[in-house]
Amino acid sequence: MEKTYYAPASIGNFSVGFDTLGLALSPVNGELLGDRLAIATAAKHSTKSKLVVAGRYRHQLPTKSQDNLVLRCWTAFRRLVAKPLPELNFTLQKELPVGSGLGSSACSVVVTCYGLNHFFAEPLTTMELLNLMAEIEGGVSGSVHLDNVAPAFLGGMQLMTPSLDEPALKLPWFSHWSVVVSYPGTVINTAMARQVLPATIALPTTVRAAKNLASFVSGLYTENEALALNALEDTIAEPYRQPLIPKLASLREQAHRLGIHHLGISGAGPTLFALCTDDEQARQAQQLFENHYHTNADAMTHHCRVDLSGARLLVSEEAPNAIS
Ligand SMILES: Nc1ncnc2c1ncn2[C@@H]1O[C@H](COP(=O)(O)OP(=O)(O)OP(=O)(O)O)[C@@H](O)[C@H]1O
Ligand SMILES: N[C@@H](CCO)C(=O)O
Repeated sequence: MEKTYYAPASIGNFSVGFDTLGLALSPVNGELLGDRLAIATAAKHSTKSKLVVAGRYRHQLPTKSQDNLVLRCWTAFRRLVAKPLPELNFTLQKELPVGSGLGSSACSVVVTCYGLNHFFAEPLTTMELLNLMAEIEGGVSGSVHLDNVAPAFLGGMQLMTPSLDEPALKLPWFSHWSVVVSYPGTVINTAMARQVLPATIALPTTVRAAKNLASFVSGLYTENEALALNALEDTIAEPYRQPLIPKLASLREQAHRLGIHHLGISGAGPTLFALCTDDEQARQAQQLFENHYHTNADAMTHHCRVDLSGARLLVSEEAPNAIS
């Protein structure tokens, strides 16, 4: 028997919160936009766990199974739990493009760690799980940042905090807001996109970024939509990453002409997102991206609302396998 788990795609940074904000995504048409992972106990005398990869973006993953984040998470999980665990069979449905800006590696890390913890009747606390996910994801992208892991795991719009006890907290969200995300089909490696950033940021820029983030968060809490919308500006990463996304300026200009409030870089890119306050804006944004941003068959554009659930069990056929 097997259990199938899911973790949603996410928008890291959300323009105004570099490494500090992350939004989990759920397509409005009811489809899933994220990775699915089936976990089953291997045959009794199996000596090693096995991974099968399927899905639209399986061709973008490492050819060696042991390099896949699913098995890297399994190794780290069993080391942390430090109790005898059976070998497992995994099937990863890879539906998020690698190096996309949609939190693809975080999605695989979250769905695997969450799934393993559920499969073995929760030997790790939520905090232990979050720290494990952050450590593994950080190893991939070059530095620990929770702005994809936290929303993929916990759902909603997540604000990262300096607190060790509560490193992320769910923010309010305007229920009529939606985002159209568009992946062009090209790749930007997150570690590389972090290397183009300067080691220090000028004081005026830092002050402006603080004002923007504080205003955005205040606008969400006080339901002051204009305050939140007017704060959406990326003064930290975009000035250095725009050369990696040459079409950004022209697409933003066309989006503003269509009355779309904000167009920003999703995470480290190349995915872009358009923040929409009604369905007509979303329709226009979808058309703009599909006509002017898609570059190959890997490209995709989705109209999404916030995914409030985060990582979850999709299919279960028996009680969790408690560790003896
Ligand atoms: N299951 C997996 N899903 C995604 N990436 C994986 C997986 N297993 C191994 N990898 C490797 O992890 C690295 C992820 O790199 P990177 O962080 O740039 O991509 P990403 O997390 O997909 O980016 P983004 O967060 O912008 O979507 C790639 O080299 C990829 O080959
Ligand atoms: N916040 C990180 C990754 C987000 O996906 C960055 O911008 O490098």
